[in-house]
Amino acid sequence: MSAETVKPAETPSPTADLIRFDKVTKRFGDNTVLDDLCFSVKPGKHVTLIGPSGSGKTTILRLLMTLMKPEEGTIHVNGQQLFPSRGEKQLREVRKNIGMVFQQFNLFPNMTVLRNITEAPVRVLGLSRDEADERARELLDMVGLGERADAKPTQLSGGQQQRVAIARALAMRPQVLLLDEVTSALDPELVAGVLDVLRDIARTTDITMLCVTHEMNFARDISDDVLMFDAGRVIESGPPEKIFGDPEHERTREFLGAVL
Ligand SMILES: Nc1ncnc2c1ncn2[C@@H]1O[C@H](COP(=O)(O)OP(=O)(O)OP(=O)(O)O)[C@@H](O)[C@H]1O
Repeated sequence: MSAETVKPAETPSPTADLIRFDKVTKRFGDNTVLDDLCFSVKPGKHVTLIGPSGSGKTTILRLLMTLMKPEEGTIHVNGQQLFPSRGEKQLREVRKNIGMVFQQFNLFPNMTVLRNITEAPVRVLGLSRDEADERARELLDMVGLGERADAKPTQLSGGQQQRVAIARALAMRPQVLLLDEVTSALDPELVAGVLDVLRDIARTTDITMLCVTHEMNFARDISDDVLMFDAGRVIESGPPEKIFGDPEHERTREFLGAVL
């Protein structure tokens, strides 16, 4: 098999890992940001990464988006090897399964809301314009913006723009949704609307979520598992009631004491 051959995506069984990090190390110069990191996420689960600033949480999401690569270790998504890379073609196939919403919404300012959402499904997935429009309108209803399909992003509030960005990520029908501090750039009064939309998505879809957030109540509400990071390692993990209610590790208690 050539390095460029794409292995068929395996439909994950409920017991298989959808995301798997094995002994992953990521360094920037002599700064070791992820240190022999191992963790996995099962299909359909909602997992939240918490921990102090600089502990490597965003780096994990950026690795999954193939925006950077690790120095050591292996990363698998849906049974396909992402790193060490098996070639551009396989990376592209794996990336199609992954949607990400960033702190900044990054919408195209000259396109309508509808067009922002349909652009990638038409270009990357080859959907017809009608199919893509229909899917986009369903998603706009889901994020509470059914009436704003023809607006331009600048006519919307930051919270509304972020909800469009969520709809845009979902329009690719990814198996995994990565959320990187999606409310951090919003005015405080707009945060709740975005988090409510994400709570709905967590409750009503079977999408797998990997979420970096400083919103601890939100993490408590949506998470099946919470992973506490410190210095590039998971120092403690478990269901939210355990991590927030009865943490074992001193560093976790200190961190939660500072943010709650
Ligand atoms: N492209 C880069 N070049 C050099 N250093 C980087 C780069 N990206 C991240 N880092 C460093 O890696 C470390 C981990 O950053 P990361 O953004 O993953 O942390 P984080 O846990 O998400 O923090 P925060 O909660 O503040 O967002 C930091 O020390 C950061 O300065």
